[in-house]
Amino acid sequence: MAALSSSNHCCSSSIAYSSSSSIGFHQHHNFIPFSLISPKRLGSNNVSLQSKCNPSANVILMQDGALATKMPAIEDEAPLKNLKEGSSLVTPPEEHKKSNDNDDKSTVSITVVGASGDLAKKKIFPALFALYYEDCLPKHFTIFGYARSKMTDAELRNMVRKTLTCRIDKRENCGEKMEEFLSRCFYQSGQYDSEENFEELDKKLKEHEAGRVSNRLFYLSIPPNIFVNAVKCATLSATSANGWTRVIVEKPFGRDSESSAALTSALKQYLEEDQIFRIDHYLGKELIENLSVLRFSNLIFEPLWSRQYIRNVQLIFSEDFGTEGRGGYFDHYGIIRDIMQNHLLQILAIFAMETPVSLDAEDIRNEKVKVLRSMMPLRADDVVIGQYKSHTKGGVSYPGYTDDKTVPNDSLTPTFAAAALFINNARWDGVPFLMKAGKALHNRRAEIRVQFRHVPGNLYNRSFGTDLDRATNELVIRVQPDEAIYLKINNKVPGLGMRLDRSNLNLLYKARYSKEIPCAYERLLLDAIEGERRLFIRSDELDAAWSLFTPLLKELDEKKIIPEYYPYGSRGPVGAHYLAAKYNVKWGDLGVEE
Ligand SMILES: NC(=O)C1=CN([C@@H]2O[C@H](COP(=O)(O)OP(=O)(O)OC[C@H]3O[C@@H](n4cnc5c(N)ncnc54)[C@H](OP(=O)(O)O)[C@@H]3O)[C@@H](O)[C@H]2O)C=CC1
Ligand SMILES: O=C1O[C@H](COP(=O)(O)O)[C@@H](O)[C@H](O)[C@H]1O
Repeated sequence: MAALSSSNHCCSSSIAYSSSSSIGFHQHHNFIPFSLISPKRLGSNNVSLQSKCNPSANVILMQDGALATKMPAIEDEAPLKNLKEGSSLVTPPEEHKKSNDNDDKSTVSITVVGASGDLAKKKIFPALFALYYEDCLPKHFTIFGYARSKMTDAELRNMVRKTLTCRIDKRENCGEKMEEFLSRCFYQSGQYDSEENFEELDKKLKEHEAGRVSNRLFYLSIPPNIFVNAVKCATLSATSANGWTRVIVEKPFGRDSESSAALTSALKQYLEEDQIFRIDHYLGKELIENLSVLRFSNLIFEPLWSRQYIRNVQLIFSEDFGTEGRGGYFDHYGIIRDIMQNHLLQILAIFAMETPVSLDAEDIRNEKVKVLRSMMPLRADDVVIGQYKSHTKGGVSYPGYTDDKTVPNDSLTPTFAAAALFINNARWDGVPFLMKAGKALHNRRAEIRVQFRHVPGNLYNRSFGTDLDRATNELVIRVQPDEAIYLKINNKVPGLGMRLDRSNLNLLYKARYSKEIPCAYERLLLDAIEGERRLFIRSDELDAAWSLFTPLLKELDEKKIIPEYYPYGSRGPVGAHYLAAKYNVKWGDLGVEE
């Protein structure tokens, strides 16, 4: 039976959205196209899916929530020319026919390697179901679970069924959709280093492909030490004979520059770079996708996006739970590798990059690499590390990090870190980019805070008192929870006097948009199926990212630096404030909850 949930978070939960939701192909709405997608985006290798499924394939501009229609790719220029203002832009019938023909001739098989594991259950199967539910998967698709555990197809389906939820507004056919989806899920048990076992998988895949063009996506949802074996066997024994073969690789991509380079070169023995989809699920989050839109499609932001107006940028990640259940993995990596070197650094790169030549994956990734290569490696002086310790509050006792049975008692692994990074280029010279990431803190949050400079010669200085910091503007992009973008401004308090206060211009997503926000994994899986690489990490990006962190990580390990201990559920070590103060910065997340 369908599980129902009222959260607007994705994959394993869902939200009610009103039947008047405006997303779709409503022919009566106006449209304003504002960008053309590179023709490469819809290369012949790609599976043609309905445009509603992949926003990156169809840049559209909605105004007042009422506009939504397909932005044609360059291939579709002819229909674009014929459009009059106010008319609707829909795929012409012959285009539909073309894609239907393609749909009939090809098939996509998605193999979740490590299907019995935590990530597969928590994120991958629910995301695949959500895509199916939204009619975003190709007509002919098959999902295979692959792992060592012994399971029948029926057992896999039972396991997956428990993880699926339904959209509340469509629940009347949810159970049906779920069963349809499950009927296309199969299981193959096998070792990760057995070519024979992958050959058995290959045989079964072929049966399902039934002579159609075979496109195969392997999602490596397994521990990193077996990535290469699995890739070797999958490519040698179960690669597609006449279509594409792609592999999604989960992080961690190594522990430092050397191990990451070794992983890349091992993978490249079996795969071309463009077959490797290195996933960083933060890049699939809605607000991170929106970051470039905010910057590059609004005149008011991009001119301010530099050292001239921005005083500092803060990238903040916090979780209100510890390493529960993942201590074994975590202790080998720590928070810097788990969150900063990938999720936060990726956000930084998108935030700080120059305008790309186009929205094409390579153009965007080129700009990201340039930013990363313009940065100075992190210095130990610019980092504070912490580890949570047990704490009792309201009679409830919360465990310390080393209380986890899978963590050594004397572990020095940081569960918290704060760092100051700098970009050595004309745009960002001298601007501190502060990062803060921690587990077992007082809340769960991910946000970007942009603190602007003071207004020079401000006429209203008197109203602010001596603390000018209180009067500076701050733009907050709250990635989660309660996705929002808000700008703190100074405003006159209504009345006869002249009193100013700080107010928010607030775009709270749940108030503005009724449509459920898709899970990052949905977007990324769909992109991988479509061959869209924009949100995946290229190997040179990865090298550049590791170069920034490797010297510091080595120093922390070699010198056995002791972390500052902080109580479970607190705001983290005080050292983070000293670090910020060194650059004349105050963390923006210290005030009242916004
Ligand atoms: N879980 C999460 O929230 C996140 C996970 N990741 C990454 O995703 C990948 C999968 O994570 P997760 O699902 O948590 O991993 P799991 O530890 O749950 O492992 C997945 C599956 O791999 C098999 N497996 C586990 N350990 C070994 C081993 N030592 N040797 C061979 N096979 C093993 C098991 O299947 P079987 O025994 O049936 O073969 C297991 O069900 C990892 O790379 C992880 O770093 C990334 C972000 C978040
Ligand atoms: O990659 C990881 O991310 C999760 C946090 O992801 P979110 O989407 O729930 O914010 C984190 O808990 C985990 O340690 C890390 O490996």
